[in-house]
Amino acid sequence: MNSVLRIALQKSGRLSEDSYQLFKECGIRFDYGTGKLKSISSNFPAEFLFLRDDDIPGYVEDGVADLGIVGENVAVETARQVQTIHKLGFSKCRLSIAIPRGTDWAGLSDLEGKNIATSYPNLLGSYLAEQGVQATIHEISGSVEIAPSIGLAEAVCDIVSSGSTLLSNGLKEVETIFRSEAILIANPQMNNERQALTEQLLFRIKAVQAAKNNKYIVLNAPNDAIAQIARLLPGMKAPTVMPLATEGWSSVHSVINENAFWENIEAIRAAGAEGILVIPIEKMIN
Ligand SMILES: Nc1ncnc2c1ncn2[C@@H]1O[C@H](COP(=O)(O)OP(=O)(O)OP(=O)(O)O)[C@@H](O)[C@H]1O
Ligand SMILES: O=P(O)(O)OC[C@H]1O[C@H](OP(=O)(O)OP(=O)(O)O)[C@H](O)[C@@H]1O
Ligand SMILES: [Mg+2]
Repeated sequence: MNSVLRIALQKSGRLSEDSYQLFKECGIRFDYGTGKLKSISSNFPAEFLFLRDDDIPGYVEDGVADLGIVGENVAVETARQVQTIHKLGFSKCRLSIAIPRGTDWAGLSDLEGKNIATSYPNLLGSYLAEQGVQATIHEISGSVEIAPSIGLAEAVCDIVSSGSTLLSNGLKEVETIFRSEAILIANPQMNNERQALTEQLLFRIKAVQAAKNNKYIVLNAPNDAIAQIARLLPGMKAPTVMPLATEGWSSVHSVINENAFWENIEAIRAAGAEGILVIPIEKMIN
């Protein structure tokens, strides 16, 4: 096999650090941040291209890159023929309509006949059409939140995460039109070799994600509580139960989903568990 996967990542921005970190956790090494716009991995058949995020869906559609990481918002806005193959769980944000804080808001019909500034004319246009609202969309490529204060528009439609950019520009969020996170997109016409490499990469990504969502749990319990605790901690197949040096006690080892841990911990303690340790997992393969 001598194919090399070409993977497009955002050069520098809200997706970059988490994208680089993901490949690091997948054990795929490459240099970045040196001003180079291309980098070959030293231990996986992949070449990385560092690009503006808006350009990534187009490169993936054209097959210049086989895979790319972008926000769902950009993938939908650019409407390119690419396949979403995995959600990555980072760069979570929403696309929202916001208006000056002092303005009353009775609902979307308040936007009728108004001007809305956005970098997402397609997403906003479809949303307004669905909702039956007629407004004028002004496309601008950045610093959208400034638009109302310079008289360019009465409202904006832009990315919101903490809400601090809206706050510092005197705006309030009134309607969320789209929720987004980083996704892995692929060229749908990849050859078999590249598809096989993509499968290998996905296998690693899923192992890293599963490890993040789960914890290794170790506890001590009296033997007569083991059956009940095992029901609360089924693990990947079944918990490991080992005798302690103290007569009548065992150590229980299992894997638990992070959310289930907080839901079940009181019941686990009430069943008699003591000395509970919760340990991060580095990789998890089912
Ligand atoms: N504040 C935020 N919190 C979380 N995710 C965000 C935030 N802002 C943007 N994103 C997500 O990250 C993506 C990239 O955002 P960024 O602001 O880096 O884009 P950009 O300025 O267009 O970058 P580029 O220079 O590559 O064109 C967005 O499309 C969105 O999916
Ligand atoms: O709700 P918040 O947490 O304030 O985040 C929202 C802001 O983050 C993004 O911009 P970014 O800071 O990435 O700068 P950019 O406009 O240069 O892309 C986005 O365009 C918003 O302006
Ligand atoms: Mg961009």
